[in-house]
Amino acid sequence: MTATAPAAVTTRGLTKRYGSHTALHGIDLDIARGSVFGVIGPNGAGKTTTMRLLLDIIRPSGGEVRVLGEDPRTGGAALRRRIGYLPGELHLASRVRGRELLAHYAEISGRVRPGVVDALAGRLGLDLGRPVRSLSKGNKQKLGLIQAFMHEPELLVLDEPTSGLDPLVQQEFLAMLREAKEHGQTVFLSSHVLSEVQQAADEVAILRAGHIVELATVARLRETAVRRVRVVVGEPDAAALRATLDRLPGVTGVRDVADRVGAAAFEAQLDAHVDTFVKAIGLHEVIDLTIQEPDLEQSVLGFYNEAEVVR
Ligand SMILES: Nc1ncnc2c1ncn2[C@@H]1O[C@H](COP(=O)(O)OP(=O)(O)OP(=O)(O)O)[C@@H](O)[C@H]1O
Repeated sequence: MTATAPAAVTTRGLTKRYGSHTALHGIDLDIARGSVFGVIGPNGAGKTTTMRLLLDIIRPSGGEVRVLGEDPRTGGAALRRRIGYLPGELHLASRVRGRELLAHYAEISGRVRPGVVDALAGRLGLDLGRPVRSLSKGNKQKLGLIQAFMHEPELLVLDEPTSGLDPLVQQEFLAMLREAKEHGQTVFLSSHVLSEVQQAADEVAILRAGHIVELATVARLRETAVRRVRVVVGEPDAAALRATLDRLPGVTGVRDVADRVGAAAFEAQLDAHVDTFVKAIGLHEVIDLTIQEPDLEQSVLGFYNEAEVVR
């Protein structure tokens, strides 16, 4: 036995081709045990493909995968029981009631502690007595989440878990993620938008067209993200401030906005260079300064829109 447990998920050069189309171009991932790892990306980026490869629902065209130290191709039912999986598309057309369906899943996933299903249903606000085919999209999603969480697996693989959930239920789900992490479980989740993952994830991979275009901690994304700034100076200092803003690195879109009589205000976008900005602004007679919370969503859209990755 080694002193440290293996990473929850490791991939090296993971590649998936569908005919002539390459959905994943050799991605490398390391997801530490006990962490929450988010993968975000636009439609068709390869998020679902990555997750299905981890679950051995599909097989790689190349590269290596280890899940909880095992090869998913040979891990079989024993490995599967250590994982909770929420698929991106749930097909729940059955006449059976939620409780019966979960009992059926429990035969596959292994032991579920008494009370856990009811506790999860209570938290998410799901009536387990209704036939699953009569449930709304959001309520089906809750059922999917319960089946992923109920056996308290070592690894949770959640494909767009908040899809269809209202904001209150999303908050409850985020609390469930925090608790999972506190209990040492590992979470790998996907989303289209960062706002969902930034509250919960330690690390985020941005996937686009089968390539990881950015891999960073949420803290690091925040540091490099675009912020809106607003500076107000006395009228006599306006031209000098404008000249400073125009030459500062990381400052773009400077515009003159109306302010009270005798003062001039400028708004701009600032990326990363906060220290340089504050020091340069400090040379002027500043009446007011606002630096907004960074807009991570906008930064991520920048990654989505970057020129095609060439390999
Ligand atoms: N069974 C398949 N046969 C052929 N191509 C496929 C298949 N499954 C996925 N693809 C293609 O692989 C690429 C990645 O798809 P994938 O479903 O992994 O993306 P995604 O990031 O999960 O997207 P979304 O956000 O829309 O769910 C897409 O171009 C998709 O069309």
